[in-house]
Amino acid sequence: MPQLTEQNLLWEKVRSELSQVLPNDIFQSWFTDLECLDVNGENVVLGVQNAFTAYWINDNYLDLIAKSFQAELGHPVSVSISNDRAAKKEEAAKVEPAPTRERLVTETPRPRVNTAKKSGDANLNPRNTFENFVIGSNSQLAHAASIAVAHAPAGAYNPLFLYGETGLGKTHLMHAVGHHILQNRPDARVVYLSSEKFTNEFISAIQENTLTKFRQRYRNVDVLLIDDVQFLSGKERIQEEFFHTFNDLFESQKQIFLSSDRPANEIAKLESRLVSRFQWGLVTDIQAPDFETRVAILRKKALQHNYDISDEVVNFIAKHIAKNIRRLEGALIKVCSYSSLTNKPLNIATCEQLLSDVLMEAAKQQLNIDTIQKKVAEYFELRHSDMLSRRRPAHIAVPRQIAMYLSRELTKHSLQEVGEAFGGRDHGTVIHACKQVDNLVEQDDSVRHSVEYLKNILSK
Ligand SMILES: Nc1ncnc2c1ncn2[C@@H]1O[C@H](COP(=O)(O)OP(=O)(O)OP(=O)(O)O)[C@@H](O)[C@H]1O
Repeated sequence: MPQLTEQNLLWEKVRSELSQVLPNDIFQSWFTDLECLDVNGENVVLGVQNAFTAYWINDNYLDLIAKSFQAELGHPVSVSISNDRAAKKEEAAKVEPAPTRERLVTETPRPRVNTAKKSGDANLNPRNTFENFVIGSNSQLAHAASIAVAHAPAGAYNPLFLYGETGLGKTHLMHAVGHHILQNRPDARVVYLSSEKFTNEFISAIQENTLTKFRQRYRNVDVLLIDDVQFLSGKERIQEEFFHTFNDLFESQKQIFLSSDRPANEIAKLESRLVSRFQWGLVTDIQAPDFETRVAILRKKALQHNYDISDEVVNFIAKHIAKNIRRLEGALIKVCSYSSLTNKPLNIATCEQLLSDVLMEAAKQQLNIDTIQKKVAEYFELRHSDMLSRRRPAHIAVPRQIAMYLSRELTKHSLQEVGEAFGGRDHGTVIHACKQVDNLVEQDDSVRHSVEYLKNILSK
């Protein structure tokens, strides 16, 4: 079919252009399995193998891909990413359901580069080494504990339990420990996997009658690195299995290193015997890096990728993306890839434009309820205390509801947390407030105007 050939040819050209502007490891991780499903006038549909890749490409590389198509076609195009085929295949095979976008977002999206490049059976990303890890005051203890474990597996802290928010380097440190041990003892059996993968493999082992093999695999290792143990929450049979794996390893003096997005005792529906075992060794956390550490991380990454980037741009990114090193790195790659594709030097205006989504997301994370209450009170000429009080006259109640509504819209706080912050109200009150404001926004121009104005100034 000539049309198909044309489409394939076009796609090959675009791919080759992308391969030249993107670092090789990024290209290999995200673009090798990407297919061009349809080019129809100004609409291009690309297909990927799973929902996560769809999400990640959508979030980081869509502009770049669209620019490449535009360069070939001579007109702008709109690119969409579909994982329908993969999802259908998965459904047909009745495996685990493909993650939805919401699940991906809440389950802390992780670029698959962490596992795409394996170092032997251990499943370690070769870039996640101690040498590539920038130590800041946020990660000093976690780093020191990891070094101790790497130097004396099962002799220093066992287990080592590292917790912290997403994208702050937990996996990086686990892999670094694995690499270090393997360097000293190449025959050591080091295994890294997420608790989700452990779960899936356990389920397959039951289905395929291969439990003995599964147990041999995980109970005969020297070092077990298990990421994201919070996903064990509520899974009783997996917890039971993991409990025995843990005991076997611990009794044979093998190193266990666990990571989680929260302390063990805050993981809901985690058996208390596991909680207590997770706390037997050393528990340490990792925090968001300060500005200087963010700058140092960006410089190091720029050097690794061979990017020529000005201090001004590094400072801009470091200033605006504070809470997640993965996003920091994603932003760096995005602006540098764009600049190399278009051959234009980077300036702040271009960065603002390229990173608008990430900046908005970062602003959301930084904004807190207290600031929203103060701004809303100021706008309606009320006192901050009116936001917390139980007084009900409309000139106070409506602004208070607007502040609750904005707290839900612009921050990631739960209904309970928002309620708490407004003088200890319950989550039902917050739901009611949000509904009221939704209705008022539709029916009352002045409320709509106020809400839009406040949203605008608070998002800046
Ligand atoms: N201190 C650091 N120095 C250099 N790179 C870092 C540092 N911390 C994190 N990174 C990089 O940031 C990215 C995200 O880190 P990592 O995957 O280890 O996060 P995580 O805490 O395991 O996140 P999640 O909870 O989502 O699993 C990786 O590319 C990692 O190499």
